[in-house]
Amino acid sequence: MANQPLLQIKNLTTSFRIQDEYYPAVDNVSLNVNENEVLAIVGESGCGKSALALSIMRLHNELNTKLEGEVNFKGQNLLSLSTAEMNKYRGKEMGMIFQDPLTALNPLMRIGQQIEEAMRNHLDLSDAEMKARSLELLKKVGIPNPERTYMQFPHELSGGMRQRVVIAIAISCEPKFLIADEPTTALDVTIQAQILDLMLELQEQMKTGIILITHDLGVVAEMADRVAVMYAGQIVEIADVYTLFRNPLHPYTRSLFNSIPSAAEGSDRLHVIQGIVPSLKNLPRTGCRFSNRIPWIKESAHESNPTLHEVEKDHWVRCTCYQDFHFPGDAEAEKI
Ligand SMILES: Nc1ncnc2c1ncn2[C@@H]1O[C@H](COP(=O)(O)OP(=O)(O)OP(=O)(O)O)[C@@H](O)[C@H]1O
Repeated sequence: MANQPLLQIKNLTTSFRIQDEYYPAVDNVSLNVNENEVLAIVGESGCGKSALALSIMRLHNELNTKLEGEVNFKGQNLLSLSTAEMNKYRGKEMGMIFQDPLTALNPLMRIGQQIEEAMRNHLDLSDAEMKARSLELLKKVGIPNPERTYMQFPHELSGGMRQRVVIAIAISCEPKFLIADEPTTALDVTIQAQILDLMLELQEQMKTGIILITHDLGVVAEMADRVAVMYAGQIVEIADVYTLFRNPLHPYTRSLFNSIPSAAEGSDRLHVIQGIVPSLKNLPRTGCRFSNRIPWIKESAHESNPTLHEVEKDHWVRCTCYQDFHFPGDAEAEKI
């Protein structure tokens, strides 16, 4: 169907069982990802980014996780599929790149075997065809000597090379959709840039829709078309990347921007975000979840049941508190 998003998440809630109760780590999240689009999801550790990614791929332990809502991929709700049906999507139409290439790779298997394993499950190719394709993939992700790497074990490669292999596996069946969860966090800075360039290049060629999870706003600026900011299991702001960088509005988004050295809001002061993301059991479930981290903002600025407001075209912000927000000690703002 024309104009249908590639991935459409509707009211997704992911709850984990702790003792006998379920607590939502992803709370009523709705998002779309289009073909050929990179949607970045940003937020501090513990905001629910990985829980969201794993829910899309149905990779949680289903015994202590409850998934509600819909994850529609090409019109099919993945949450209603059996595990066997879901396995037809995972690795074929949908790929995933994790933060740590070492945990994603099997230490006991040669690289070539690992690439071929994904293809064997999903593609009908002869052994010779699979080998040829593996070598081609290794070349495509910038491995200098594909024949040699094909025979090597993960521990024989550098971190950057291992992540290239993980990317080769993820794209081996030409997925329409990829989730990359902190794909460069474990790598050296120079290697990070190479891996990001590689991902963009492949995305350009394959027109893949990508969800990129990161806490790094530099990575967002380089890679994303749109950005969703997540706090305490909810989307608090979403906009295209230019709009978000030009006009960040939610206090949490502004705090994230203002806590990095190059983006202090018109001043040379850095703001450290007070407090920490509450643990899952202690998440506030009513009112503005960020309010206790900005206690200098008056209570009446917050909505009692914050919803997303479209403040300009396709730019959504949760709660009305953004209208009254200022950083502490910002005398001019306090006078207003
Ligand atoms: N399997 C689980 N059982 C119970 N609680 C969990 C489970 N997985 C995650 N959580 C909790 O859910 C919340 C969200 O975690 P999640 O890993 O999604 O955050 P994140 O934003 O991806 O952080 P990070 O960047 O550190 O991965 C956290 O409070 C975390 O402790």
